[in-house]
Amino acid sequence: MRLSRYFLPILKETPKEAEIVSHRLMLRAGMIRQQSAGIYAWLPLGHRVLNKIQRIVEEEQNRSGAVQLLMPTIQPADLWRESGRYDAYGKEMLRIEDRHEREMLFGPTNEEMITDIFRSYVRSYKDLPLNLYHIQWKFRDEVRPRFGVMRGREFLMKDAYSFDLDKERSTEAYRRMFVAYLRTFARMGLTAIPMKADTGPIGGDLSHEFIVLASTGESEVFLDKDILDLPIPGEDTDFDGDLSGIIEQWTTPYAATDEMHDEAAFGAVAEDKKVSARGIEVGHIFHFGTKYSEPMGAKVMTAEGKEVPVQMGSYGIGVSRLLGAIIEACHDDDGIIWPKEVAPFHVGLINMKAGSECDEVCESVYAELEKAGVEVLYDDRKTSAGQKFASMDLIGLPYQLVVGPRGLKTGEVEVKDRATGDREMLTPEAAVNKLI
Ligand SMILES: Nc1ncnc2c1ncn2[C@@H]1O[C@H](COS(=O)(=O)NC(=O)[C@@H](N)CS)[C@@H](O)[C@H]1O
Repeated sequence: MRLSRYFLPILKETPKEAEIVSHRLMLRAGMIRQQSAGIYAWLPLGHRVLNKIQRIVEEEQNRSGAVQLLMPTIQPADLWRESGRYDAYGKEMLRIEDRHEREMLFGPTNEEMITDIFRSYVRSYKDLPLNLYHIQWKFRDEVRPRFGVMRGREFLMKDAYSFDLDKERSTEAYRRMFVAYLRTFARMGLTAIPMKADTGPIGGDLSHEFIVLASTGESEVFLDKDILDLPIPGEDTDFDGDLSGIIEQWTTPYAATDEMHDEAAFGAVAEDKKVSARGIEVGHIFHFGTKYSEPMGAKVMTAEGKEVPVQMGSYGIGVSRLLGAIIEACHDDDGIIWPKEVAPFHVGLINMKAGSECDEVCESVYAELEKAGVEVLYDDRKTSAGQKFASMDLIGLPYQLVVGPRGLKTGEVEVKDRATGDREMLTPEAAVNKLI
């Protein structure tokens, strides 16, 4: 992509309303623009990252056996009356009336709607287990939206819903999602710790939050340091097999949010292993049995000919929140440092002197890299080299390939690794080969 033909409204100064670094950097790097409180336009650079995060989430949901669909954002109030949540949900729910004065709402979550879809088609235990998920915009009228996309009013969520015949099988569905979450966040370059959590308005009796440690996190957490060194389940994990060992491994070391913290149990952790920190909740999974299937009549016929309400769970990931969480975990004083898997582009190509002999080398390197499928953002603007370096460091692409008159005197260009700061002088060919 040539920067001269892109749309990247980088801000020079730090917006005063931004209180945390991820909010500041997303605004300055031209990734989002607030359209109203807690509601953002996703500008091209931010949208590219959002799509990459979404793809990783989809890949790991699919690997675990979940099936993707897409439900609407606008829901009929009647569905929420069936579950009894319409009034209970409170002021966070954006209630709408259509032209026929029908009561609607902008969905804050989809337990009722997915249960309605399920009950319309599934009648037999033979159709189970089933896990249906979508990635869809939600609206929650937060009384105090803040920290940019971290606590928005309109936000993108992956929400999955599992349907099983009995508690034991529903627990297996819960374990599949637990393992899928471990893989998902690790692939984004994050360390997200599963912690026993409160069930809140979603309900149920079993819940874990996945927390990314960050000093600006809203959650206060307590954990045994050993949990930070556990291995992430591999690509070859058998999701149809027994995952209880992995769950056991990840739920043995102490880890709890402040709502669930047990000072006595934490006392048993060796002093040098105790960590109390702040964290960002990037995912939250729940088992809530028949809380929705009972009142909404989502039942299946068992092998013995008995009708039973299905056992359910729901599993959320804050897809748009993850951009903020990743930046909180991956930045320095010069800007963002994107993990390779979610970076908007792989290489930032900097032409230090547009209109000089640098142009020709840039064009050939750009063509080579693009042909090899490397995503390049080529800063071909007629601005100063200093501005180009500052912008490239701010937007945080993993590599910079710098073409300058001095380097070209010895037939060399410079490759910089944004994360380590390492610089290397190479011939253009060697630089291209290094970056493919
Ligand atoms: N206001 C918000 N802004 C951005 N992300 C949010 C917001 N509220 C929740 N999230 C993200 O969405 C995830 C799931 O939200 S939740 O309320 O915990 N769970 C549910 O809604 C369940 N229906 C899971 S399917 C959270 O872990 C968090 O990462």
